[in-house]
Amino acid sequence: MPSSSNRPPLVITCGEPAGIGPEVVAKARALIGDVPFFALGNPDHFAGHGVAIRVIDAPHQATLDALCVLPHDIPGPAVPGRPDPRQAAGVISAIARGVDYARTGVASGVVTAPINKKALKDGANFPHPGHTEYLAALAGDVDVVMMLACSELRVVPATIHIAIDQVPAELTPTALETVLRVTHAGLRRDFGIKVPRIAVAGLNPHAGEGGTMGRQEVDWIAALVAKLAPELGCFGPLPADTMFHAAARSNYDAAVCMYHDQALIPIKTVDFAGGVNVTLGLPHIRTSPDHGTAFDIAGHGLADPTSIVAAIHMAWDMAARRSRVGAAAAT
Ligand SMILES: NC(=O)C1=CN([C@@H]2O[C@H](COP(=O)(O)OP(=O)(O)OC[C@H]3O[C@@H](n4cnc5c(N)ncnc54)[C@H](O)[C@@H]3O)[C@@H](O)[C@H]2O)C=CC1
Ligand SMILES: NCC(=O)COP(=O)(O)O
Repeated sequence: MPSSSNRPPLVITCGEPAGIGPEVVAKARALIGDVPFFALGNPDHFAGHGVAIRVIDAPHQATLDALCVLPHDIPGPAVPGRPDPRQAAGVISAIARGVDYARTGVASGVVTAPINKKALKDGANFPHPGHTEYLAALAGDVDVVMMLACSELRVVPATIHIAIDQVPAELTPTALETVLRVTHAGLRRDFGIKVPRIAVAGLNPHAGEGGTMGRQEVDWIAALVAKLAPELGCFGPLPADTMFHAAARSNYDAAVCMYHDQALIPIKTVDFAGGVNVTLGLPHIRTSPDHGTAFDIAGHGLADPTSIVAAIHMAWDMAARRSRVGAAAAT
């Protein structure tokens, strides 16, 4: 069955074959009736989940009634929980190929199934700590932001995949200003929020408690947030421990946090199943489920596809929004 939409399909990169990525991609096809997409990978890796697989030769052949897979060279079987180093290069190049489709308009956006960072480093010396940094490099070292979003909360870690003892050094006024600007632009462009409200977390307990528990807040974070407030709608720094309960969440559209776990713990607690990871600042759309490769359950048929289903819907909605705005601008 062809899609009724004029927009090109989404491309889904296979991620780590030994993880739950191929399983949730296949399950997503069975659950999503209205969004055209195709997977890039080894067709054999997607089999066994009760979903018909159709091997296609070109992206435009993607249909809704089967999981369409455009073959990508990732040799050997997928052995659950046991990444094969020979597959790492193909997993990486599939991401670059998917991005190329999205950038050239062959695909409406790219949805990435989870990679195992260590497997890619071990197998192909992957130099990036995650998709986000790799996608920024593929786009020409643009400034990107990792956002995780669910219906109740959006969070942005200002520093991403770095050790906790590196956070204070990486968290500079320039870096935080860039994160706030990219977040503000992304909320407007991709979430349709005309006047975003951005809460900024402190770095230290109690947002530093007036400099008695850390000085970054009094030395520069408060001044930077105040300076940017009229333009970006930001406020803070707020004590991180009290900014994520339901009443507090109603005051903002996104929370910019200072480090990975400060941002990701609340959202994965509020909605682990439905959270979506979206990269803001790229020239193309990219979303991903919020979970990883889950080697502990791979191959058992237990993987919940809710997050990748949400990621596919979010990418498709963003593509629709961008094409509506583009069409309106052209008239
Ligand atoms: N976008 C990406 O490529 C991401 C990749 N990762 C990578 O995944 C690997 C494993 O990371 P972990 O921290 O163990 O997180 P994880 O999300 O893979 O697993 C954490 C726990 O949640 C469970 N779980 C995860 N997804 C599930 C699903 N869809 N249905 C049911 N249960 C699910 C797992 O079984 C496990 O017990 C790491 O290499 C990490 O870097 C992690 C997050 C995102
Ligand atoms: N914890 C989030 C995560 O690891 C996802 O990172 P990325 O691969 O999307 O950069």
